[in-house]
Amino acid sequence: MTNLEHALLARKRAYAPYSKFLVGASIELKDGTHIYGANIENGSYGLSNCAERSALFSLLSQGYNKEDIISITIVGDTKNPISPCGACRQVMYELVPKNAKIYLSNLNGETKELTTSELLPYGFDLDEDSL
Ligand SMILES: O=c1ccn([C@H]2C[C@H](O)[C@@H](CO)O2)c(=O)[nH]1
Ligand SMILES: [Zn+2]
Repeated sequence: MTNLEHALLARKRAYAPYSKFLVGASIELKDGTHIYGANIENGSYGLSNCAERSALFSLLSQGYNKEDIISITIVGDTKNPISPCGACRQVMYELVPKNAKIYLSNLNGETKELTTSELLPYGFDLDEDSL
């Protein structure tokens, strides 16, 4: 199964009764594992969590880290490949290695391949810009 197929399975787990916009993400790991994330919304809208952040928080919660990542695929029902929000770009910038591929997809299978720095030029990095 491709990582996009895994992301489509993750998307089925989305809880998005407010926006009705379902998003799935899957992180492909070197050991063959796929870590899923889906967007989880809340009636207090600002508490909602995006699919890619859910997947990355799950990755760390399950004892993995950025060095285990090969790629991430994010998929939603968009005309063009899905575009992650600013918050997720910053979280990916910190938790995904510079050389890992991020695949943005839609339900037609159209895909864009980017890195974290391409998604977030001049991103904030505590390791580089120490306080
Ligand atoms: O890359 C994206 C873009 C949007 N969303 C979610 C947030 C919210 O639940 C819904 C509508 O913005 O889609 C994601 O999970 N990932
Ligand atoms: Zn987001």
